[in-house]
Amino acid sequence: MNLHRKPLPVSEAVDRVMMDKKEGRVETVPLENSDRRRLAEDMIATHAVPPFNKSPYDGFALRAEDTRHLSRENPGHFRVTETIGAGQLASHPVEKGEAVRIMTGAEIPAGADCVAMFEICQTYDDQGTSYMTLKRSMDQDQNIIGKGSETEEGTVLVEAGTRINPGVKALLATFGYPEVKVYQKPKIGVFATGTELLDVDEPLQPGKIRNSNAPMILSQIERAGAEGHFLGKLVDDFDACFEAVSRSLHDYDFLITTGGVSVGDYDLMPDIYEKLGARVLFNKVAMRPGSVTTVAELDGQLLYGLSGNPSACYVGFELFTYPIIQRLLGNFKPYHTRIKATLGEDFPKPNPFTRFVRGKIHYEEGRVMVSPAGMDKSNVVTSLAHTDAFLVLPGGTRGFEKGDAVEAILLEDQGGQKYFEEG
Ligand SMILES: Nc1nc2c(c(=O)[nH]1)N[C@H]1C(S)=C(S)[C@@H](COP(=O)(O)OP(=O)(O)OC[C@H]3O[C@@H](n4cnc5c(N)ncnc54)[C@H](O)[C@@H]3O)O[C@H]1N2
Ligand code: MOO
Ligand SMILES: [Mg+2]
Repeated sequence: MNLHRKPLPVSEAVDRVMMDKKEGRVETVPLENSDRRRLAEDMIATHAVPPFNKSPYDGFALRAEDTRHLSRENPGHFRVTETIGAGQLASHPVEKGEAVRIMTGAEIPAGADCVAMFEICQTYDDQGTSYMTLKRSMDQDQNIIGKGSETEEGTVLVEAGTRINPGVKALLATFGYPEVKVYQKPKIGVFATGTELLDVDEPLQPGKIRNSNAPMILSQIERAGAEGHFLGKLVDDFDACFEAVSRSLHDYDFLITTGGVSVGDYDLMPDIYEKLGARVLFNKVAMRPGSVTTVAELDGQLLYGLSGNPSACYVGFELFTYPIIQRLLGNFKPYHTRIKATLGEDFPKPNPFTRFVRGKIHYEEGRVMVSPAGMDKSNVVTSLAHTDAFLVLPGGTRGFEKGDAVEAILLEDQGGQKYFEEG
């Protein structure tokens, strides 16, 4: 067992993971199942919007020319030739002295070049013919939504890599995409190692704890937009762990194990990487928690050895697994958004290494505040339930006070950023 590991700066460890050259795969999914997926191609307007000149109001379509000089004292009388609702077309062009009763969304009839709202018109019948009276002049194009006034055919509206949200879905429907090309969700296998682990539905037993890391990681995978597969718990037995890991390795884009990466007698992952012939990218990172996070590579496959300690495991995933998932999803901003925030509580502990305190964002008089989400220990699970950010405290600092300017990494923000430390 090598007890002397060289800690790598966090950003360097992130870079090593992101050297992985795997490309995202593309698949076609029905529009209705496309929420939160990422577009694999730019979305281009397949036609102008609106595709025809249309009325924004319920009213009368007529010729502006016929309304010139109209006033309260000099009203104009127009023969109403027909009525058209949205989806209906006028049967003939509007001629001099005529008006078409038109509803919101209907195509402007040929000949007409303005719409007068019902509210400014009076109507009457005379010998079986309908008329409309108008007491003011109208401008050409007044109350007409012009063809292509929103967007022209061929415009790139949403770039590949964008996450599909309700608005993107509206566009896909507008432009006639019953199916959409999206990036496939990376498939990630998850093992939980540790003889002490019980299943969620088992009663507690002396010396044992329930496996909380696997459900947590699967949920982190889901939140990141990928597909997690729980491959089971493994007792701390070298042959069993080696066999399970080597068997599953090639069925997934990445394999995550939790536990067994430190220097204990039953921390088997380092020896498993060695026997597999995997290249260890790093096995110690200058950070807290998650310093023991290990990533190895075998035949172009990344093996994540996340810590067994729940908080360390959580942090290791968000720093090193999340961005590579985003890359495979075509997200051109693969890193979590990092912002400047105000510390909401004193944090007196010194920070020999960069500390990623599990934090919670709130807003106070327009300021973004971040406070620790609970106990700040690697082995703690309870604070994770309140975590939506990491408070980043640089290595070599000490004694942060309420009100200090700090950085926060947002875990639930969809914006993202291109570079790890941009912010
Ligand atoms: N002599 C040293 N001891 C330790 C060091 C060190 O540098 N020298 N590093 C410490 C740090 S830092 C961490 S973090 C932990 C990492 O431990 P491992 O990744 O090897 O994980 P385990 O030993 O398997 O378990 C640690 C802890 O986590 C619990 N655990 C494990 N799996 C789960 C799970 N699926 N769900 C919930 N909890 C889990 C386990 O029971 C242990 O309590 O090592 C320190 N030691
Ligand atoms: O890897 Mo440990 O999480 O620094 O506590
Ligand atoms: Mg251990």
